Amino acid sequence: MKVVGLTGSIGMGKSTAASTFRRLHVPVFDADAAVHALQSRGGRAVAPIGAAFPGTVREGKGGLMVDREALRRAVLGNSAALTRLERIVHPLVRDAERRFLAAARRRAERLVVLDIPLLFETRGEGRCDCVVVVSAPAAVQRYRVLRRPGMTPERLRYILSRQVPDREKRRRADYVVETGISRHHAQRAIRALVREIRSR
Ligand SMILES: CC(C)(COP(=O)(O)OP(=O)(O)OC[C@H]1O[C@@H](n2cnc3c(N)ncnc32)[C@H](O)[C@@H]1O)[C@@H](O)C(=O)NCCC(=O)NCCS
Ligand SMILES: Nc1ncnc2c1ncn2[C@@H]1O[C@H](COP(=O)(O)OP(=O)(O)OP(=O)(O)O)[C@@H](O)[C@H]1O
Repeated sequence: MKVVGLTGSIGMGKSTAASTFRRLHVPVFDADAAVHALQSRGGRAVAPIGAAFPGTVREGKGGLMVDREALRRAVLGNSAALTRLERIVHPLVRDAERRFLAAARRRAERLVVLDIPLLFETRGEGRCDCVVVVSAPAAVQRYRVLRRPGMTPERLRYILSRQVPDREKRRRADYVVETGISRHHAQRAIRALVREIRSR
């Protein structure tokens, strides 16, 4: 089974690229979705986050859940706190990824994608046969991200300071998918890539 890592900085188009892979019947592990599940009702990260960051867990429908807004306020801009949160969350995401890979192997999949925003930051590329980086010019990225409700230039600057820079990601990639041209262009590039990887 070939394991393709999919990564890219904030707003570069990972989720959009992941949908294209799914449409081509490639199973995708979504690390962001795994974080959401871990922080939702019954999730394994709820209790340790509540203990480490008082006031960030609340009663939801049918159980305790992380209040992401409160957690964001507690960690964004505070590097020691964000590192503490990563130490709680990342090993649990890794567990979920292992289960995803084991299930894919049992189904004898030939190709899967790991969509991981912090792939290089967490040295995840070692677990992948090749790495695809989605990338667009910085001005396009900035425009996309600042359109999101609640996003500010300061938040964006802080998040970027915690991510491997785009130019280094491009350098370390096996394939770069340009997402600043058009959706159609990116979809075509991914289709060609899947064909190439499957034929190897
Ligand atoms: C801090 C939290 C609560 C903020 O949640 P919120 O819904 O406001 O933002 P969201 O998760 O959509 O992230 C917004 C952007 O920040 C980036 N980002 C998130 N966490 C990190 C991080 N630890 N380091 C660098 N960038 C990050 C994401 O890639 C995304 O582009 C949340 O991001 C979180 O729990 N982060 C820790 C877990 C983590 O490292 N996730 C990233 C990939 S697995
Ligand atoms: N190839 C593309 N052409 C045009 N617009 C795109 C393309 N890919 C993504 N976009 C747009 O860019 C924005 C960000 O895309 P997306 O949500 O996929 O990024 P992301 O990398 O998953 O973001 P994050 O790191 O914040 O999770 C969205 O508004 C999306 O519609």
